[in-house]
Amino acid sequence: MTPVARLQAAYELLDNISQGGVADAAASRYFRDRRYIGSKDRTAISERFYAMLRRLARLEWWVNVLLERPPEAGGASVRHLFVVDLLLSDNWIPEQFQKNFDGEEHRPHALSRAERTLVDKIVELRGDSKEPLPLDHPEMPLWVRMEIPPWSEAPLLELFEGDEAELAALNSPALLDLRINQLHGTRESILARLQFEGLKVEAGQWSPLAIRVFGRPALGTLPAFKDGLVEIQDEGSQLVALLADAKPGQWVIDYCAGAGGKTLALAADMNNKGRLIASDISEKRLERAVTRLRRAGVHNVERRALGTENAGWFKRQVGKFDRVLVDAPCSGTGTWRRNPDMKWRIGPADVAELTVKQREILDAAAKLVKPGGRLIYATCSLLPEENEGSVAAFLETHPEFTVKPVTEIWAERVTTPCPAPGPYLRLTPHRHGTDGFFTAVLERSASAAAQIPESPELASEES
Ligand SMILES: C[S@@+](CC[C@H](N)C(=O)[O-])C[C@H]1O[C@@H](n2cnc3c(N)ncnc32)[C@H](O)[C@@H]1O
Repeated sequence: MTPVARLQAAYELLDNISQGGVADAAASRYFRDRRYIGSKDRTAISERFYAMLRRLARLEWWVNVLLERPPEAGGASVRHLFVVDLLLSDNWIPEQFQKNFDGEEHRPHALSRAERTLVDKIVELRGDSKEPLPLDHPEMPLWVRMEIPPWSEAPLLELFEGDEAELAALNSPALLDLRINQLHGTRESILARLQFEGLKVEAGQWSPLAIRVFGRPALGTLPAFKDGLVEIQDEGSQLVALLADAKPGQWVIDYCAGAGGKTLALAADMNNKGRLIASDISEKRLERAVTRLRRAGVHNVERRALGTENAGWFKRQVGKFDRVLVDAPCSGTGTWRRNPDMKWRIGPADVAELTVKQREILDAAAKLVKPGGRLIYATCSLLPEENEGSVAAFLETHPEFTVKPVTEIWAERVTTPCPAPGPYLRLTPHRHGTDGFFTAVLERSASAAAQIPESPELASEES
């Protein structure tokens, strides 16, 4: 492909998701429908597409200012963003637009009058300088500069005590982390194997199971990956699973298991011994865990979708589990760096709805915990209302549970220096280099008899 055809493809992808589509899904569909696009072109197009997603608010601000609209009005056309991106990020000059924007196959169509205005105004602002104009402008409000939704600026700034570096980290690309599968070796042996297979890797900083990978290797084709020695899992997610402190022989349920990211880690911690249930409201998501479990050599996992089919089964499990992990549906604030499109699809009303759901799920899942057992609540959100807020609401109505400080479990289970003062764990991309995660461990009193609920399963729609 020519460079301009790649740029046009990235623009088309951005246009595809402008009505609310999801970036990852749109990119997969785009390339599936165009199998003629080779791997180098695919990489270049994806990189450009995701880079544009990371500067969307700033590009929109520029378009509005240049077209003399209110700068924070939103609503800029994707083509306008594309044109301004070429001017600011690639320092394009008018001749390049004339040469490349001609509407021929795989090339952008000619500039409209408004687009020519954008070009002229940027050229005027550049003056005699050959340098590109900086994308950031001192008059941009903080949320625009930081590429976060306006509603999230106040709660995040308060949480991070005004530290803008924390906000900036929410828009920086994430590195690739692997979790070693203890069923197949130690971190040292697996690190050596990965190096032998040509990867640039190093041990992770916090999780004793983590390996950080540099570059963008095709993991799917790597023998170590195919043999189940490693699983792709952010270091923060690994730490959540470790804090669940699942042990061989225990009864453990991963209540919101999804495609089994944490189930796999729990199974390895249990050394395939004991009973491990993966449940979720979505049967489809649970299905996606099957191949991963098989590849990892895990065989103590039972999948149970929440719903009428398993309602009787869940009723019979009340008060039986040593560990109940609730990795709750949430705003995903902590993973915005991975999904730069996600933040623009979520608003305060969604967050409020999610907190209600989190509290309902906690209520239902708590019934499964046996006396002396633990309920582990985790989210990949940074927002206090989804974290401390949901835990406080739960504790108010469940006096039989007390908080077990994560520092205690960490000292025994994780062993690296604990980055949190406790009682909860909050990880952030800036401070810890992980996705943002929150974990609280709640222990049921050993003497409290388990309540018998009318119906322990939840049938609310999935998020
Ligand atoms: C954060 S994701 C889980 C990710 C997964 N634990 C992992 O590590 O890969 C949250 C999950 O909660 C599930 N969920 C949504 N509503 C639920 C409910 N009422 N009960 C149980 N699970 C629910 C969603 O289907 C989703 O898979």
